[in-house]
Amino acid sequence: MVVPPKTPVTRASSRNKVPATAPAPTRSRKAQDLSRLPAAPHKRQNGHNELGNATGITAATPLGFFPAGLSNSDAPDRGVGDEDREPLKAYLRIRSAPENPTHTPYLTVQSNTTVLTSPPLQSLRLTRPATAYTFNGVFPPSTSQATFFAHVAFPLVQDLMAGENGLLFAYGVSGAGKTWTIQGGKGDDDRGLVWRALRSVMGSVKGLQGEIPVRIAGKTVIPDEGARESLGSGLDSEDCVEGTIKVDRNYTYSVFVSYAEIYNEKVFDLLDPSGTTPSGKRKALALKSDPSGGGKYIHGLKEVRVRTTKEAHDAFAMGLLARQVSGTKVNHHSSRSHAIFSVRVVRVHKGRPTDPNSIHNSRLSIVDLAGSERSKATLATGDRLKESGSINKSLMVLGQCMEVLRLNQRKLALADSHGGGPVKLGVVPFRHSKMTELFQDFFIGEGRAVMVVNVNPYDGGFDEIVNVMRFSALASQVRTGHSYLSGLASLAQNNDVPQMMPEDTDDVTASDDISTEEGDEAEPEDPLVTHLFEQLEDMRQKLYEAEMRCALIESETREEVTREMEGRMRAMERMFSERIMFDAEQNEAKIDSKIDLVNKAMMAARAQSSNDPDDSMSEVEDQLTRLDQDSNAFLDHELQGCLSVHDQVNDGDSRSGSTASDEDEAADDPIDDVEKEASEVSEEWIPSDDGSCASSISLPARTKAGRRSSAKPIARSIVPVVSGTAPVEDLATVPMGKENERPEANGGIRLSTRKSIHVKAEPKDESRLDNSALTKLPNKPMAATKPKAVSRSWKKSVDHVKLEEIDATMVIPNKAARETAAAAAGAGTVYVPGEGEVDVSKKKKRCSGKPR
Ligand SMILES: Nc1ncnc2c1ncn2[C@@H]1O[C@H](COP(=O)(O)OP(=O)(O)OP(=O)(O)O)[C@@H](O)[C@H]1O
Repeated sequence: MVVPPKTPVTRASSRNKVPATAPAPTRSRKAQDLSRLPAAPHKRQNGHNELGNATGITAATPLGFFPAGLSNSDAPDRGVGDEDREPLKAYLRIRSAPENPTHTPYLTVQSNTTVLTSPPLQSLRLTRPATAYTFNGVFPPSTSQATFFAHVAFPLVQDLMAGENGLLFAYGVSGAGKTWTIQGGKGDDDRGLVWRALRSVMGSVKGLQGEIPVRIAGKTVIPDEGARESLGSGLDSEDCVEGTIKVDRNYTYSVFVSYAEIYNEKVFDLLDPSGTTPSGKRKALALKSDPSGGGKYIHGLKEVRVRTTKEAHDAFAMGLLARQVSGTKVNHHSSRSHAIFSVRVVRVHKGRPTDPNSIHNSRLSIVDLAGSERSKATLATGDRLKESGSINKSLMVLGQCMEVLRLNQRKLALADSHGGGPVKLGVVPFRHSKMTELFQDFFIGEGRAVMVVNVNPYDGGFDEIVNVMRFSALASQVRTGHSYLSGLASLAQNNDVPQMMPEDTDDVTASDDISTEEGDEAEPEDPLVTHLFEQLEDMRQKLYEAEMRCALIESETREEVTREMEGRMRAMERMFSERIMFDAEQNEAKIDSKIDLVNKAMMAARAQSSNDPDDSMSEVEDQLTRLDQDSNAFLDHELQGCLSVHDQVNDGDSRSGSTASDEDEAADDPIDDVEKEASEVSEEWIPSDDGSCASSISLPARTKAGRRSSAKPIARSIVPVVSGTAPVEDLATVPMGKENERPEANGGIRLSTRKSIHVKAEPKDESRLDNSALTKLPNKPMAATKPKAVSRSWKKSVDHVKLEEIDATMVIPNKAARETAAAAAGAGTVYVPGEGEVDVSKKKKRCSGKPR
């Protein structure tokens, strides 16, 4: 593929910076440093899409350090500021599935720019809906390395050849595929971005390489020929033309590569195996500031001049050997450092080799960030834990920088839209980590930055992936700018670019093709200041490590508490559903037993009425009382509120019964809802099959309990009341269902489908029957009976039978008791039940003072 180079443009931003850690004063716009420059409108280039950021984001980002409330609406106003700025580009690459995936993927590709995250069941985010995240490009697992390079990295290589700085970094949790993306595999098809970028660069300058009459200030560069030979055997045979860029042939080109790593917040040169201390430890390099106001550079980092693709690949391979890699639980080859591979291209106009303006310099850095990781998941201890802490810290600082940059840009955009004026901007904490310190130039607009977000949807850490998504949403709102280097004259203040040597200097060509020179003379150091700075850095590092530990502990505690709460909620849910089931079963059993009770009562009433009208009532009373007692004893055991006691008052004049007690009890007894709902109670006498005047029953057409479950209506207790002169009548309130609608099932008593019912036994003396006895029984107020008290009195054991005199009213619950009462006391006595018998003392109370 051949793409014409871009026309370089003048750098748009100034370099009058203040230290990033300086306090943030309120100042006028002109005095603000680059990190506080306004956001710029988005500029489409190379066919890249406009960036749409993640939507629906409401919570914190990695390790909980990013702010809430980030959404599309928070994006800076894109209509303000420098035309050359555009949001950082974010590309999502999804790792392929493992052979035996243990998790269902929770990431769905919706389009080539959008993915949907659906939380797995075990996630803490149970209540969180699926969230859509938008990227500049989404690359599914099937994406080949070549395709990925062509879409993501090749535009940066084009920029590089055109003289623009670029930064590409891969971000993601451990094991997500960052190293695979940057470095790739062994086969040619599996080669990663660095290999392909080098091949493209070297292919582009093939035949156009020349000598450069410059030295690189501030850098130690280039091993001699022997050292280059020691870089290793060739991994790639010949220069490849694939991805070659058409460059301006009026220039000669020189390509340099460097490879550094930031390990435990220390910078090491991966291309300098000899860089060791006397104790045998690797020598850490310092970051130094450009005295003329530029960014930071790695002091002492070697830049190796490479002339062929093979040499370039060899240099990269040699660096890989020196990189810190260890096995963790989630990745057997986990990168424990941030690796920065840089390609520098210097071009000199053939016709004006000594003209400073004819020399251009640009750099592309490709960074394989170490993966954020949970110590729990990686099971890291000792050194690994320390590495993990420092990795997470630097990623945390990266996120903080992105956030402050975004806010600053937003504030400035807002201020601009309101006509300018002083703006108080936040301090970007670049210096809190080596990585952000080194790349602050890119984040403040000194080059295009591209972020590759790697995810492994088959990993168990859904929450980590969501955090990565949030980070990318945040980072992609930061605007970065172009940094075309038009010539050395305009870059005199940039210590990071080649400097012209005096014309008479032999050093220009002292070496075969590359000079090696330290360039730090311009930066004299005060040992005390250096020491203080080191101490300051040390303390800062400790502070942030402590903060990070706190944050980790906090997030773990939150996680634990949430998990515990969820567990409790589930247990409660289970308990309640079991209880509901149990209640339903109990209700059903209760209803069944009541129905049986009523049926038996009906049968007994019929049988007795045909033989001995006098005794029939007593027998019915006995049976019903016994059955009712058994039934209620059972129910009372399980459901305290389900005890039902029906009261009945037989007034000689009015002959009215009451169902008030039933309705009162309904407040405690769920089954009594049936009767409670039965607001209208009617009675009517319906002749039974044998022609006698049988019980009058009106049924609930369809009761609430019946609707709730398959519960059947229940038969309530039957309590006979004998007034001094009144005939004995048995009344039973019986809410019934369809089962009782068949007369034959109820001892020949026809049951209507009306609401609640009252069963009335055949009166001893029909002549005494009057219509008033058939009228609806009046309801009694709640105060008349207290279900709990009744329940307790119901259970109370009584060890003797006692008759007491009351006002001419005798309450006799069964035949035997009645006989005893008649023999012993006569009228006006009260029967007190023995153990296991029905307590009718409350009826005594009601009857007392109410002579009938
Ligand atoms: N797209 C892919 N195709 C095939 N294999 C892949 C792909 N992505 C990742 N892998 C494999 O997954 C494993 C882990 O990937 P890799 O080492 O790149 O993860 P990482 O994100 O760099 O992790 P860490 O941050 O711990 O270094 C490696 O064995 C790698 O070969």
